[in-house]
Amino acid sequence: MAVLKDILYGVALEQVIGSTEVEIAQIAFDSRKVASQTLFVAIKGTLTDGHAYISLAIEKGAHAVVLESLPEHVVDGVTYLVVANSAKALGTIAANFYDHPSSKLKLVGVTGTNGKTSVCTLLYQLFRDLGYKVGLISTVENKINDAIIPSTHTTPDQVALQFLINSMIDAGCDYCFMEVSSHAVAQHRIEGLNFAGAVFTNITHDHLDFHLTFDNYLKAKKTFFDGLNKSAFALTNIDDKNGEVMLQNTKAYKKSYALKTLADFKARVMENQFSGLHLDIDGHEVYMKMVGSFNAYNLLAVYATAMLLEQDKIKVLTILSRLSGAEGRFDYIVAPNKVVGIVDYAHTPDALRNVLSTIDNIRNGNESIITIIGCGGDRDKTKRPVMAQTACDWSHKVILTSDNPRSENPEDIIKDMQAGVTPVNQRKVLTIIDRREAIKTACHLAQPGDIILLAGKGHEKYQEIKGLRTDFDDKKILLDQFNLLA
Ligand SMILES: CC(=O)N[C@H]1[C@@H](OP(=O)(O)OP(=O)(O)OC[C@H]2O[C@@H](n3ccc(=O)[nH]c3=O)[C@H](O)[C@@H]2O)O[C@H](CO)[C@@H](O)[C@@H]1O[C@H](C)C(=O)N[C@@H](C)C(=O)N[C@H](CCC(=O)O)C(=O)O
Ligand SMILES: Nc1ncnc2c1ncn2[C@@H]1O[C@H](COP(=O)(O)OP(=O)(O)OP(=O)(O)O)[C@@H](O)[C@H]1O
Ligand SMILES: N[C@H](CCC[C@H](N)C(=O)O)C(=O)O
Ligand SMILES: [Mg+2]
Repeated sequence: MAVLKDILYGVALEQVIGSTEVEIAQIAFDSRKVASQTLFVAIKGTLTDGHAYISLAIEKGAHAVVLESLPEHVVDGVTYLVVANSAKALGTIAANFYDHPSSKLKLVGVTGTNGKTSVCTLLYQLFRDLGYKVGLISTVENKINDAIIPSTHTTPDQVALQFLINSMIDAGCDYCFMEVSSHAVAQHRIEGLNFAGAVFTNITHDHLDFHLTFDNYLKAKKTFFDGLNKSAFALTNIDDKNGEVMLQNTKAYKKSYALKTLADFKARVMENQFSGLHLDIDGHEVYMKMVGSFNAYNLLAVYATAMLLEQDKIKVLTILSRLSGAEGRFDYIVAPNKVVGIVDYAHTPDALRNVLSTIDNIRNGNESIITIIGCGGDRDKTKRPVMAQTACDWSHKVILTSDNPRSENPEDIIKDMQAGVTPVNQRKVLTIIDRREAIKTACHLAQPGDIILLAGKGHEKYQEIKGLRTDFDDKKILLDQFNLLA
């Protein structure tokens, strides 16, 4: 419970109608979640406009409303607060309501097209093993120490974020590692958070359905860095051609990491095998359990973050060497007949290329790579042909299938993917709409030693078709098929 005027600190109010002395029990930006004594925040969304639900919110008990434009008729007894940007104001108000929990621990945000979950999960695991109480906010799951809170978004909304971090404070957490998606930055979900540090992994093609241009997508990531304060660190991957851009206008102190160029934190891949990476990090040789040079970047980013958070170098490297990272990222299994299966969350062209080039680099030579791949419905359509082409470029056989078609027709998505299959590559490609059947077929086609890459769904436990989610687990289905091969 709070008094309205106390949670408006830092909000630029353009107009106020009514009293700011009223008690507020909760904040909601969805009319369906309004109860009595609610402050309703009307947000212009991508599908609809929260301003259309103001009367409904008031009927349900909202007695104060944050909005960008006043309705024709105002209701007596209701307070109206006009602001320029309600989503932004919501972040500040939610932070005030929960008394700024992010300032009471060290919050580190990780942004980038790929690697956010991997880096945050490794940081969470590392800091737990170092003996700290830690929170994690990620695509796979949110965690408060060992308790799991299911995740609905990569980065939750303004209110959920403050609530979650506040629960971390109640549980005594010293650190929180969170993913910062570009959607979250553009929609002001991270407004009101106080970051101790920010990490940039990389930026490649994704989400152009939402951001429209690559430049806007880049700007969203940069906005996160621009908003840091001067006591925070800004850590960037300087091997990425846009890594430097992240540091251009930030007040935070600037640090870089790289495998190929000069940087504050350096690593070198000495060996890359299915059994793991042999790295030189900052002059120390370490054998890691994780596979692929993209994971060398992730491990280096984690190491650099731990150094910037003043942890002991040797302890950090020792713990990192035994970590295996997030669920569904290069998850490696071998069938009784020696067919190899890899479940990976690669759902962007760059991630797919990284995973396939890693597999190609470390396979013995004669084995075939069979890739099963689909593209999400209601998501960036321009990545579809590129992903199909990438799969063909690096595989001996490709099965195009479904990956959460959502409201779209699965055949149409596969048709978009087919546009990236050249006439020469057609002979490699099979189309099997049912993902389970696609997995079965790959298992029948594979010879001992062959490698099946099951890409795009990673940890996901569902398939969403026509808006309906049914249980679906790539790894479980693959394991069942492998056992049948025994
Ligand atoms: C495209 C997108 O990002 N949408 C997010 C956005 O919803 P929206 O803008 O579409 O909202 P809307 O449906 O237009 O509604 C506008 C407003 O009216 C309100 N409303 C609506 C209906 C009603 O009856 N009453 C009501 O009050 C809504 O609560 C909202 O405040 O804001 C909502 C609240 O924060 C999010 O739940 C929603 O995420 C949707 C479900 C989603 O799928 N988002 C994905 C794309 C996403 O955010 N992904 C990134 C990760 C991407 C990555 O890097 O891989 C993530 O951070 O998870
Ligand atoms: N540093 C990296 N560079 C490029 N590709 C990577 C990197 N780390 C992981 N990948 C690939 O990208 C996939 C997704 O990785 P991860 O889940 O860590 O990314 P993310 O940024 O959290 O993705 P999302 O935006 O969906 O939350 C992995 O399964 C792997 O194929
Ligand atoms: N965070 C990404 C995840 C994509 C995962 C893939 N399996 C899909 O459903 O497209 C998104 O929501 O676009
Ligand atoms: Mg993620």
